[in-house]
Amino acid sequence: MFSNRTPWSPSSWQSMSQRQLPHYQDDAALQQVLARIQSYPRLVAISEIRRLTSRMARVAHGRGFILQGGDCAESFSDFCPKIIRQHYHLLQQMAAMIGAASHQPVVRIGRIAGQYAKPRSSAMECVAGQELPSYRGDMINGAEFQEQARQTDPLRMETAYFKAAGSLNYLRSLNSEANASRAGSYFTSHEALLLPYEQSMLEQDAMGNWYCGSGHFLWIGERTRALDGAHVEFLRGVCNPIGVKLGPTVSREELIRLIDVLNPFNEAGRLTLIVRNGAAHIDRLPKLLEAIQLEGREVLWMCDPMHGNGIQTADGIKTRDFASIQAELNGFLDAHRKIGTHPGGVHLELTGLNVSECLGGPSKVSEADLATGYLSACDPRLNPEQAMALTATLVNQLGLASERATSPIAPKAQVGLPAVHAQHLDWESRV
Ligand SMILES: O=C[C@H](O)[C@H](O)COP(=O)(O)O
Ligand SMILES: C=C(OP(=O)(O)O)C(=O)O
Repeated sequence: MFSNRTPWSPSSWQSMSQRQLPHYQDDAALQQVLARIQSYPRLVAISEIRRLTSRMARVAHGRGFILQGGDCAESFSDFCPKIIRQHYHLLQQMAAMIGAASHQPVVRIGRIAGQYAKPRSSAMECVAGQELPSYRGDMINGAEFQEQARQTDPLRMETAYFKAAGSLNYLRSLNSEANASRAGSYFTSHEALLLPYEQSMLEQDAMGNWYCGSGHFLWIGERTRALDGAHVEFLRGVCNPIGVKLGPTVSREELIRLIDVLNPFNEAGRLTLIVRNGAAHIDRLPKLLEAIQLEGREVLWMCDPMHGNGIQTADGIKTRDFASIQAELNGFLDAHRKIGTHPGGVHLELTGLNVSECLGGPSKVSEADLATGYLSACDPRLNPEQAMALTATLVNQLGLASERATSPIAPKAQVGLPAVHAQHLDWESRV
């Protein structure tokens, strides 16, 4: 079960095969920025990271649920109180509903305060005959389709650091306000894609263990989870709870090797497997669940029903159909029911803004609506109404809904905590 790799070091990823990492023209400028970031305070504390690991361990053992969500690509221009507050309140409402229905703790993890780097399918983007490098997230280059904006700029990493710090500060204040009525803990996460930045955020505890202080929970994407790759190498050495995205092509053998490397001591809470098969391939999940259960591996299973369900309209707009998202979530829950394993959480791209980026849902967002309410810099997000409707599906499907929690809370009425909150909070006060 144990991995027999060569010793890990903060820079050992640099000699592994590198995918999705940008090239910087001016290495001296890059090194200066990284040195400055390395000298700054870490964004999250080791004690907070450890607390999240222990909560995730409980969830892995069937006690609780993880609600992870936020933007596809967090943008520098969305760094404002209203957008952060609406994100926070949406997750709070969803968690309250799940917690009330399940009588289980719900751990909230925002895809925020660091979700600034994106893997892309293609290195170049072509618009009206002009080809430019693809947008890779605000900490790497700019979203505008202009030559200058699409150049990589290391200074963007420092901007990302400060915007993440400001977002975290505001999230902490929102959470401490909410905790006056006992909302529990809130954690942050992002894809650990831009490894030079992540390396500069490392910190050691008194026993010499390494933690990555850029966020509480970090994950490896579907495009960068190669066993011989730099991203797997980097994250295997940090003690944060980590996730790995799994698309429909992952084999049982490949997954077991990944678990060997990422969770060699078989610790609960350490590793989350985030399944993103797409509705059409979710039927492959039961075999995988069975195999990992038979092997006795301590993992937390989470469903990302977004990333395997991308489609494009005839006009080339990236979208997702709410019905496919719902179908994949249902398939995920069915698979766990069949095998007897615990469906530990959901991972969603969503926003507290009233966008129209995903099709369908209660308001039946149409292709024509995409032209008027599409703000995402990368992939389409659920709006609050769609997010709450999906939460209702989840609650009903878990078969845990109490009568008072079976219908979604209307998004407009979400400002205060719903009455159902008390049960959820009760657990948080005990941890
Ligand atoms: O969020 C996930 C990926 O970064 C995104 O789906 C990539 O999109 P692309 O296929 O348009 O590059
Ligand atoms: C890129 C992402 O997902 P995936 O790696 O599953 O495609 C993401 O969650 O932003």
